[in-house]
Amino acid sequence: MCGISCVITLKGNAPKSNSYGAKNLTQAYELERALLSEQMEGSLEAIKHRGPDDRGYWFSDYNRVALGHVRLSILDLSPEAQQPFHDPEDTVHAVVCGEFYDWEEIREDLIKKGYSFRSHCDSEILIALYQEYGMSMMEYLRGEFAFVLYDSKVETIVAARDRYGVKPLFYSVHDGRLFIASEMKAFLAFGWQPEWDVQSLMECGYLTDTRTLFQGVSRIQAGRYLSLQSYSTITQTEYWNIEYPDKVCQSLPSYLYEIETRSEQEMIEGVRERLLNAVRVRLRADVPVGIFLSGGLDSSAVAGMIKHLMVGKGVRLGNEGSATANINCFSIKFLDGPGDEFDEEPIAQRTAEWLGVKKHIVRMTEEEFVKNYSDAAWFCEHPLSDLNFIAKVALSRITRENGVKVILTGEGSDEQFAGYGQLLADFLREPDLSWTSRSLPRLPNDLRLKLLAEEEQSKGGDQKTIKNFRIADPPSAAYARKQINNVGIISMTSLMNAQPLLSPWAQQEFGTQDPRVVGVHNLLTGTVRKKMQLKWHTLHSALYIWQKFFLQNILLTALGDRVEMANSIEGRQPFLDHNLTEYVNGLPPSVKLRYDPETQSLNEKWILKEAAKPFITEELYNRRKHPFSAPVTYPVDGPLHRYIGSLMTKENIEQLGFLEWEKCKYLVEDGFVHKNAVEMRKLFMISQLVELQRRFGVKRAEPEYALRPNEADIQAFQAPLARTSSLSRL
Ligand SMILES: Nc1ncnc2c1ncn2[C@@H]1O[C@H](COP(=O)(O)OP(=O)(O)OP(=O)(O)O)[C@@H](O)[C@H]1O
Ligand SMILES: NC(=O)CC[C@H](N)C(=O)O
Repeated sequence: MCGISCVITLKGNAPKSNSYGAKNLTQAYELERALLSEQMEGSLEAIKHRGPDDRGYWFSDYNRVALGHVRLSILDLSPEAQQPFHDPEDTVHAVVCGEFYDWEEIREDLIKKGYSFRSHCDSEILIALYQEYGMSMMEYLRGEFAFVLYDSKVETIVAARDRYGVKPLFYSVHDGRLFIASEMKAFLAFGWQPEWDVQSLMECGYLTDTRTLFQGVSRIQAGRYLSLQSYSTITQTEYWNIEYPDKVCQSLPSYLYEIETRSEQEMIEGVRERLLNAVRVRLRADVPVGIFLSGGLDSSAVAGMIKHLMVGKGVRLGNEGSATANINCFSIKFLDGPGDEFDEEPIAQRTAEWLGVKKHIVRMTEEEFVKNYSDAAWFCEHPLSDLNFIAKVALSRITRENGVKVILTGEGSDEQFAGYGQLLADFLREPDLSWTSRSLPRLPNDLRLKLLAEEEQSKGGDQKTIKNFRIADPPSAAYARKQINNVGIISMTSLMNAQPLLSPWAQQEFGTQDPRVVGVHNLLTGTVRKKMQLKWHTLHSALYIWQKFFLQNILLTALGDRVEMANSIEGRQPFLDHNLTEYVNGLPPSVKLRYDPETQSLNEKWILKEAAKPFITEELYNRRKHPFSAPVTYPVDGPLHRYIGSLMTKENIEQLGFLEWEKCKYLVEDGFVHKNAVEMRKLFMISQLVELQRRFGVKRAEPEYALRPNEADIQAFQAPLARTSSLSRL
């Protein structure tokens, strides 16, 4: 994908005739332009990994708006497709990151309506679409994208992200200017000084709402666009959201609700057809396309479908000349870890052999983790309690080394089809009353309640793998749980909880909020909470939260865009195609988690397994999901122990400003020597914060009260005030 960096001078901040040491206003604008060019170059340089093929920027008259772009050329590699794009009258300008599918049909349609195009790049359709449909153009956009568009006639900036938030977009107001960019590091060249947002860190705001790790920097949320009107008013508008059908209440007369009438077979075919289409449109590129292949169902289904489309339907894969060309798959192999439970590579190998595709492996030794550790933190811009994201940085590197520029992944499937173990309890909380088909075995109510009780009791696993990671809710979470009809996801925010390690002042200022309560409050609007309480089945409510929280802010960032783009690889996610997801959202919960009367258990992602059956091995059809996780514990005196130990020093911890060294100093021993997985996860997080501090030059966090003026300053300040007020009394 590409990279975007834009700056808009807000109303009231235009240069004066003596700004920048100028003699007059004309010179002030000239000097400002020279400075802005230099800053823009620096900013684009910071995100050049997102677009190493081309670079361009455009400034409006009086430097009011600056749009910058680095390009990873995917469709139409000619200079004609260089960005920013402009309309023929030079009034609308845009920079785009990502892919718009169906672009050829849209382009044809727009040509018939009188628009012309200079390139054969999908991004170019944006301006014409905007001119034709205004903001309802969002309806026409299908794919993974982010863009900034400027309409000078109506003095409006629009900055939008795709429906699921695959492509990032951050913004910040600083010194009278609005910055918008694909990654926060792009702001540094404009003079932004990062400061920790400790509140956001402690409340996990950087994972649940619009906040980031840094004060004053926000994210545009998935399915929304930011507008800046008349260079002064910023608003965010939702253009799309996830919806689920009404769970039906059988106590109502049937004319008051809709009962599911489709057969299972119809639904299976419905999923298959839409997934095949979502994969097919994602194979179109003028560069080589490959797959990130794991040992799981999702990427294997994508790989199998690609093979089917190429061999069976003659569809071309990227710029491959023939439909029989090699399919390149890339897989991670974990080595030096405590065992096979994390390594899916042997299964991926069997899938690759079955499909007859070419497989490349990155071997994740401890040395490989250390080699990529600092860069991974820098690219991701937030810490993670698992090292799986570092493996993905290494994976994208070997992908690039093998000449592949675009990869398809299986990300987003678990959040549509119910792939996580934690979702079993949420499915069992309510009966699924939407279904009357005789072919579907209904889960008897007493068995449902028994299974639910068992699931609830299994809380508090060993926290070694994410698979088993569950935490009993403290009483403060009850309030949050009540508002979301008791679904369980918010406990996951505790994974990042570092409150017990705060220094006393930070504990006082930031250590009081329960991230679960804040998360529910900030993540979900009142309308959505009402739907969770009254309309949606509990499985669907949980899936909504997984998508808005875990998928958007962890999986698609630290395990998606950021780690792919670290090595200039474009990731495409067929499971996040809204034509598919809207269909899947409308299916009954019982076909996602299917009850098997023989084993008296639930089979996750059942409908997907059935839809993908012709394209996957029997092994995968019968396999339970294993979340993608790197080993958590590592040997004493090994490369990771030494490296993380070197980051976890008193000096580094104190430089962060908000953590207490005395509370942190045992973590290395607890994690590496005593193999405590919970402490190890904290260690990963904190050592990454240390890396971020260093690479971003983040200011040390200081207590609020230390910033207040001392007594002498206050008296000096009050003296003239006292005189004025006594005068005014006369
Ligand atoms: N070990 C791996 N090697 C290469 N890519 C991987 C690996 N693990 C995960 N991925 C990529 O990340 C995506 C998301 O991982 P995830 O575990 O959710 O899906 P999956 O492994 O394909 O299927 P399942 O959810 O059934 O395990 C995968 O579809 C794949 O594209
Ligand atoms: N890398 C991208 O974001 C690609 C943008 C656009 N689709 C192009 O091919 O240029």
